[in-house]
Amino acid sequence: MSMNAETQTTQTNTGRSETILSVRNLQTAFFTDKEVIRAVDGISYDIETGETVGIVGESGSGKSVTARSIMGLVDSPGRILPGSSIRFHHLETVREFAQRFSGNAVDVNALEQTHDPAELFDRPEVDMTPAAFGYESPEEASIVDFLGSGYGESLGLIDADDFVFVTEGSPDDPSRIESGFVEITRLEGKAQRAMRGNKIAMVFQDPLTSLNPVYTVGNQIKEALRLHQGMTGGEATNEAVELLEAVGIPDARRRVREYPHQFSGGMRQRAVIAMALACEPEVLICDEPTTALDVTIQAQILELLEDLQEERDLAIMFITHDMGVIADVSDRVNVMYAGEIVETADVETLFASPKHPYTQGLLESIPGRQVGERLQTIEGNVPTPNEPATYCRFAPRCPEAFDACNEIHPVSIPVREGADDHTAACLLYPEGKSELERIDHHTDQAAEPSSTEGGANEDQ
Ligand SMILES: Nc1ncnc2c1ncn2[C@@H]1O[C@H](COP(=O)(O)OP(=O)(O)OP(=O)(O)O)[C@@H](O)[C@H]1O
Ligand code: NI
Repeated sequence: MSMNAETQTTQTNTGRSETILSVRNLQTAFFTDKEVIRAVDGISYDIETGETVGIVGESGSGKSVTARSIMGLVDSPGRILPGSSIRFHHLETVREFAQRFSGNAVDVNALEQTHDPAELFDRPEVDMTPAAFGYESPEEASIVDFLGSGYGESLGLIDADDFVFVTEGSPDDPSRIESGFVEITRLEGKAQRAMRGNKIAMVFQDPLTSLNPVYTVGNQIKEALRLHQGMTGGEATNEAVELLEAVGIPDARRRVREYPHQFSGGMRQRAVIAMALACEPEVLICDEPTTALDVTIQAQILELLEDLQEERDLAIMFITHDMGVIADVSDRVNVMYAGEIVETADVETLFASPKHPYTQGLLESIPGRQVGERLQTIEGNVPTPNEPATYCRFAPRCPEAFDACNEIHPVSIPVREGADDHTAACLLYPEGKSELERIDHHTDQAAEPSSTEGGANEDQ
């Protein structure tokens, strides 16, 4: 991972890696006539500059809804629920947004001088406990925890339309801001468009969803260049050709004048990637970008993404149901099941030592990895998460389930003491403890507010 001054984002002076996107307690639900589908049910993870975070799980586990939540593309009757937070930590963007949307920027230090975070708990109108933020006592909380996420507003800390939070520097002097974040869940209108397809771009499974059949590939890339970089005319044409070359399309000067139907599937997906890059995104979300392609072409596209990542220091979130692909592309992996992240680890650890029975099941279904000669698959399907998780949603399919699994909701915890980078949401962990001790671990931390209750969703 290489870093230059521009991509040095935020918060740490300690030399730790730079988080560009942090997802906290993300809950996205679809309010249908019949039921509330908790498609994404309280997930948290980070993406760092220059790294690929994989999201893997069977069909219906909530991968695409996670991606669409980050993009601000959740369709009605879906909503991101209060208590959810998606933070974009990118200094240049914070400065740019503080400049363009100066009325929506908040100075966090000023808030800290007027409000004591400890006093913000214990308000009957705000259903919130220290545990909701992962703390044991109110004193550990900071004002930053309450921002975005709907809580800041209900506590009167910020206004309904605030979304730029400046943690070092003053919003009145954007060029001198030193750190902060944009709260993506609060964006709409112009600010939403300045983020979506711009700072964060997405590549979908089917390239034809992103390409218009009646315009040439070149014109579509030029349109993206015009919108996002204000580039037109010959300059834009040259840049479009360069982008097509950068994504490995041969004879780009000729092909820039062709229509999508004149491209093969693999070439179309390359063109879509070129279009995404035209916006110079910091984060690229890929939702099954190679699933429709044959294996050779798939390998080429994955290699292309890797090269682009290295050149541009891109953060990539890569979604697939294919464990083989995940092993290939990811630095870190989040395994999703029925709206929840059930295991997370760096890719080597996850494949060498999978802990959640669901991850183990997924791995046994990779040809060549199973014990014995039969390819194992996990029997049954992902359930629709249409009620609050008060039990383990995988238990009905789990070969290791025991009675408690039907009564206690496992929380994400380190698989053993000290293994902070490898967590699982399973009552079998932490390792090396008695069943009673393990259950204690999961019930102690489970005292979170369940904000899907009662349909109190004034957000969005
Ligand atoms: N517009 C919608 N209305 C109602 N429910 C929806 C809608 N979109 C998604 N869902 C539900 O949300 C859940 C998660 O769907 P999602 O598309 O995120 O799964 P996925 O992991 O991406 O699966 P796949 O591998 O099939 O793409 C599913 O139960 C799905 O039925
Ligand atoms: Ni999907």
